[in-house]
Amino acid sequence: MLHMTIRLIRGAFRLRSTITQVVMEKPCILATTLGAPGGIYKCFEPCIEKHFTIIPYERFVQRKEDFADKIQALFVWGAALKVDQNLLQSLPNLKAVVNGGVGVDHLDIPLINSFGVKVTNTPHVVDNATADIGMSLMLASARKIVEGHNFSKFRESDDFPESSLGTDVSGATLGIIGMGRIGYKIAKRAQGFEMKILYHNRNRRPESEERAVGATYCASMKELLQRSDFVMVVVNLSPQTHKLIGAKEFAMMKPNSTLINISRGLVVDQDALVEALQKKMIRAAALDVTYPEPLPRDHPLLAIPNVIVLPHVGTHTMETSQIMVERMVTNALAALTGGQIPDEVKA
Ligand SMILES: O=C(O)C(=O)CO
Repeated sequence: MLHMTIRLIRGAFRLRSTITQVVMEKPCILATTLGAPGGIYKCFEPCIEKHFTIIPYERFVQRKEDFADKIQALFVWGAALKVDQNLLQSLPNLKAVVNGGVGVDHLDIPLINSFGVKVTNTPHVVDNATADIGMSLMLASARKIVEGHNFSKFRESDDFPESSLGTDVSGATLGIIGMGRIGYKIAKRAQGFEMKILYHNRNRRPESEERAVGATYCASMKELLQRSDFVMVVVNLSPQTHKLIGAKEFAMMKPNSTLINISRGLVVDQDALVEALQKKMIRAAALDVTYPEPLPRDHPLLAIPNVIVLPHVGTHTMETSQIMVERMVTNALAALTGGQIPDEVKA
C-alpha cells in the first residue's frame, strides 16, 4: 500500500514536470482577457500558440513562482491589465508589451522602457474597422436605427412616434477632429455620402487629405464645431486632448448636431455631455468609447434618448481581430529575437 502511494506521488511529480517542460518549449506570453472565460480573442489562440505558450493572467496569478521568469511578452488589449511597476518587477525576462489596437494611452511607455522592455501596437490594421464603426454610429444615430429596431421588437402600439424622424446624412456637414489615418478613412467614406467635410488637426494636410477627399481645413476647432451637423472625434488621448470636448465646446455646436466619439472616452467630458443632451444643446451622441468601459447600466447617459453607447468595439470584427492578433505575434517574435520590430511605439 505504502509502495503504491509512493509510486503514485512520484508519478504525479513526473507528470507535472513533463507538463511544465512541454509548456516551456515555446516562449511564454502572459495574456490578459484572451484566455479569460468568454474572452473575445479566445478563437485566435491557435494563431498565437504556433509560436508561444499562452499563460492566461488568471493562471499566472495563481502560480507566479512557476511562470514569472518564463514570461517574455505580455499581450494586452486595452486597460484591462495595469502594466505597473509591480508587474514589471515581477517579470525579470519580459522583453515586450504587445498591445492589440493602435491606442496605447493606457500604457506608461517610459516606465516600461525603463525596464528594457519594448512596447508595440497594431496601427494600420485597425483603420478600416474603426472608420466603419464611426460611420455606423453616425448613420445609426441619424436614422434612429436602434429606436426602429426597438419599435419593431418591443412596441406596445403600432403608432409611429414623431420622435422616430431622423436627420439626413447625405449632403450634411461632417466635422472630423483628428485627421490621422482613421480620420482620413472616415472622410473617404463620407465623400460617398456626398457630405461636406471639415477637419481640424494639429497640422494641415493639404496634399493627402484635402485634395484627395475634398476636406476643408478649419484652423480653429470653434469654426468646425459651429459649422458641423456631425462632429466625429478621432484624436489620440493625450494630456492635450483630455476632455477636449467639454461644456464650452458643446455651447458652440448646432442644436441639431450629433457628437460621435470613436477615440477615447476621456477626450469628452461626460458630465458636460449629459448636460448638453439634457438641455438639448445638441441633438444626439453616439459613442464607441466612454469612461469607464463598459458604462455602468445606471449611468445617466444611458437614460437619455438619442444616445447610442457601444462597449468599445471599434475593431471587433473577425477579420480585423485575426489580422491584429497575427500582427501582435509578428511584433512579439521580432522583439524576442532582437529583430526589427514592425510596430514599435517609442516614448
Ligand atoms: O485600436 C484602438 O486602439 C481602438 O481603440 C480601436 O477602437
